Amino acid sequence: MATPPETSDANLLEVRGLTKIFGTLKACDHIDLTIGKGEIHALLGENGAGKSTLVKMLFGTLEPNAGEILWNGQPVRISNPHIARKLGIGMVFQHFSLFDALSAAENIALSLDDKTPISTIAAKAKALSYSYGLPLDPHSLVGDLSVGERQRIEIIRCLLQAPELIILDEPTAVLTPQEADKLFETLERLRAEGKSILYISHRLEEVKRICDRATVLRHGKVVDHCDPRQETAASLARMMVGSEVQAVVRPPVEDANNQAALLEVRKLSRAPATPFSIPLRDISLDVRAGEIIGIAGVAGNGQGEFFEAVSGEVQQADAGSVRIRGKDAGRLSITGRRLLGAAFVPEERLGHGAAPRMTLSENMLLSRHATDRKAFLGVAGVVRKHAISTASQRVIEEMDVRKSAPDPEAASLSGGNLQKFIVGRELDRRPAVMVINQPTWGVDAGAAAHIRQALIELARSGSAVLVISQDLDELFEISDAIAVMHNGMLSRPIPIAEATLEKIGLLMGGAEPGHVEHSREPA
Ligand SMILES: Nc1ncnc2c1ncn2[C@@H]1O[C@H](COP(=O)(O)OP(=O)(O)OP(=O)(O)O)[C@@H](O)[C@H]1O
Repeated sequence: MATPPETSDANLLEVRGLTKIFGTLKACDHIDLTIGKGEIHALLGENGAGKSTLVKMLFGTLEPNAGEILWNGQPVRISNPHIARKLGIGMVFQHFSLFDALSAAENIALSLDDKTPISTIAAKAKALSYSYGLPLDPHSLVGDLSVGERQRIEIIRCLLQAPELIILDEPTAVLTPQEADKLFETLERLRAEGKSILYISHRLEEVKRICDRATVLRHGKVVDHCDPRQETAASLARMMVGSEVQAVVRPPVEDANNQAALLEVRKLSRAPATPFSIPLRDISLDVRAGEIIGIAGVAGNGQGEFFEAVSGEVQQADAGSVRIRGKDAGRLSITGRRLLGAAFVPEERLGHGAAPRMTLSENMLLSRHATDRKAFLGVAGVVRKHAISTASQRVIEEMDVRKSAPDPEAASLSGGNLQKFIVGRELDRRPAVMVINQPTWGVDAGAAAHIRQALIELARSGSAVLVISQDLDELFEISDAIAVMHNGMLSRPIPIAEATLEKIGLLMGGAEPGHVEHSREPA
């Protein structure tokens, strides 16, 4: 049953009737919310429920259409992030705003308002990062860091400004279990220091673990409040989605040993492109028709480099190091590999997965113009708008993408909805080979189940599916075998019936692959 929000002097922040309208869509519809001092408050809701819109209004990057915000009991107008920071509100965004070509310290310096020398900022950032258990080398170049490490910079940047309220949007989506544990320790320490935290997450177990209260949004409205510790992950999911979330079903692979390997990786090695990147060391792997192979690993062990090499973002000298449907593909570009029947979904959805300022239809054309040339381009290359918008609409319906206009810009979609669109756009081609990095990053429980089920169905219809994920629960749920990447090496895949968390954990920690029995040889 819903507990009404409390109003007391202990409230740091109080929000009354906050409303934000985009076109005809009420993204936030008369939201009431209170956050106490020293409280970790969860903001829950399915993709597109209005969570990011609400916190953007609290951080001054969006102006509300109606409603008021009280800070320490006083009405305030937060018209830009500078004012938010001065009040004591810090934010760690879901999409990072870091410059690749600059160091961690230089990125931090850019957001600070004073003229502190960079060496002082670097020293402060380093000291703070170690004291909060989130070690960071301030001189490392952002472009060379894993997503998890980049997030650490965002968190340290926020903490350096000594905020009273810290807003975290999906902070653990890209972290390993160990990194997430570290973050939880940091948050608990901040709470003990009397700081307040507004915590957005789709991972309900962690919400139960660290949050004191939760407010649940659906279609822009507050639909429930609860103490997450008194709930189960299933009951929280039900509050968010409004119905039961379907369990994922993984039927057995038929005649597994006689299926053709549609994706073959042969002795793939790659020198590190920069002093910070991970070399790939003699990786061999087969993914057969009908199956899903999962790749587990602690972030930054070469998964990104492996994805680049397999997808053609980076080409190899040895054409036979990557073979797609029996054809040498190592020297082909992404488009060349797509034309062989492969599809690739990268980890970073804005920029890599989709062009932010283009509409969904334009993004559809951009990524599929070569593979769907006949359907999308008429004679003399004239764009067939109707065919493209039909395909785009099909994906939107199939993946239940929620949006505020018929064909909006990619950047206007909520994070999870954009992920649903990108995955759906590739699934819609029915590719023979699908390689996907972090398939459900930022996606709500219901949509994650939908994506996982769709990947299983794609595999069982005869495709080879390779999933790189930091979510071990996800890998155990969908994979037929799991291989582990450590320090640029890939273990042999362990069939799921023999895989245990302990075995996978040992390999993730660097145990000799030979010590794990029953693993599968490439053909
Ligand atoms: N700048 C914008 N222009 C138009 N529509 C927008 C804009 N920003 C958000 N929206 C729409 O507002 C709705 C709420 O989006 P919001 O990002 O707040 O959702 P969310 O709950 O944070 O979702 P997620 O869990 O996927 O991050 C969505 O339908 C989204 O498409």
